[in-house]
Amino acid sequence: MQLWRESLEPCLPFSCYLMSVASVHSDAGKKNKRAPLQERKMVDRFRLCVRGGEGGSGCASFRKSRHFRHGAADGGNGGKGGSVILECSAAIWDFSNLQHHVNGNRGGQGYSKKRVGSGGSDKIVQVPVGTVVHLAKGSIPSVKGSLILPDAAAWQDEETQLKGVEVLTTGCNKQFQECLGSSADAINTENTLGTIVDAVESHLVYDSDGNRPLVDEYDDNNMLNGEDNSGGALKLLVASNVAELVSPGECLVVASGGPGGRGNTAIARGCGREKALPSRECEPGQPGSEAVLILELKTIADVGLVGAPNAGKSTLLGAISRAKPMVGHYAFTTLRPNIGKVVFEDYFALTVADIPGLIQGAHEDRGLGFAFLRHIERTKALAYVLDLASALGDNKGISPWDQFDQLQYELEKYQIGLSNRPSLVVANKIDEDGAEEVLNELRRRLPSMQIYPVCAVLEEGINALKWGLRTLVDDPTLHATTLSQLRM
Ligand SMILES: Nc1nc2c(ncn2[C@@H]2O[C@H](COP(=O)(O)OP(=O)(O)OP(=O)(O)O)[C@@H](O)[C@H]2O)c(=O)[nH]1
Repeated sequence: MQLWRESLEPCLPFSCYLMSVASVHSDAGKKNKRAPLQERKMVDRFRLCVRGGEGGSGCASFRKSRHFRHGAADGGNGGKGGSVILECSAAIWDFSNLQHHVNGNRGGQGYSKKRVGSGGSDKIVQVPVGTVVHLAKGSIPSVKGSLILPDAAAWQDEETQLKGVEVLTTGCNKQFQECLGSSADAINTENTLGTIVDAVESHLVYDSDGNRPLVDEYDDNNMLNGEDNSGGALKLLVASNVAELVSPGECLVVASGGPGGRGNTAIARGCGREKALPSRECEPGQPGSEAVLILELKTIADVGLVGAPNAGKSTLLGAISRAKPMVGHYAFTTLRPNIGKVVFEDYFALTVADIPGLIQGAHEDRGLGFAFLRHIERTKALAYVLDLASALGDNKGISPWDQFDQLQYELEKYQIGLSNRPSLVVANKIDEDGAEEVLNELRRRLPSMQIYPVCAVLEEGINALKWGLRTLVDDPTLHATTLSQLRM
């Protein structure tokens, strides 16, 4: 290899030489290779520190002419610093490609002949659809693009800041709006670090269900689980759900650039004595705003698969879509949510989310699944995956109807009303001996539920299930159930 390279190097163009060197290096250092997509961990929580670019300094310059023998001020203002903008993109899957610190670019300085400095370029951070923004530190961000504020540059004037507060409050629930409304003065006059946290802290705010405080205590250690290792073991006070990015193209200005400093022309004009007394002073640019955000991904799938560990959810996802989640004969093979797309012949498509299995007491932090329920919070429908074989023969599991009860209980504990979402039951492992009888019993006990017997491994009953899911998503009212309806 060495000989070949040496003999080729002199006659290869430089770019080819670089490519050959790169390939040699990549072969040697296999550790640096990126893991294939299905093996990579999904990063669904991320701490992001953002800072707007500093404004450029103003310029002090004088133009001498026949009429202004002492020179007239002609220094231009500095340019505005660049902002940091979150952009919602359908091409991004999670936060694994983000950097923890993002700063807007500095504005250019002003020039003579009253020329204004160039504006610093904005930094666009692309985030996945379904990103929820929590504010750990900093001022409330403004909204841009497809939402209400037309122009990010308008951030600077006070009036727009006020609008920004109104816009954002519409995205929050009622109590949070009231809280912000009453604290709006504080937010606008003192647009500094910690303002929003102080504002929210002074009101004990709870969400519309009354059971989850909107100001959460985030333990940084929780965020260090493999994805975020930039901080210490601090307890952060977080203003929850400050904004949500739910459709591609939506933008949110999270840190605005500082205004540029005034040049001596503007300062002299300010005095109203430009000709008489040209100013020799100019101003430095202002720093941009800063914020520490916690980004949380709440996946927006059409259908959520819920089930006990080992019920066969991942196998099922692989059978109905082209997703390739990890499957194992042990509980908790699934450690992170998987998303699959079910495509029909007429190109109708629906997305299905598979989350780690839920066990009894999940709401008391047992198992893994409870932490991931936020990924099915926004699904239109649920599919309960029940294991028909879990209590058969020597298996020491629980019966499918008890699995169903447990799942509903845990869902209700997570969010009141979640278990009433349009749903169907997938009775998996119908291939096992004795599963038919269990299925009949299940049908008897859950008469109002649509039950689809399938064998996920052999892909039997999959087509009927796919159409069942489609009907559910197309017209959810068909199969909406309540807990009272379910019980015999
Ligand atoms: N006999 C039979 N076994 C199945 C079927 N579907 C899945 N399994 C097996 O059940 C075991 C668990 O399957 P998974 O798809 O990993 O189950 P899961 O619900 O995703 O499990 P967690 O990751 O723990 O949540 C694997 O050994 C599968 O081969 C089925 O239809 N019939």
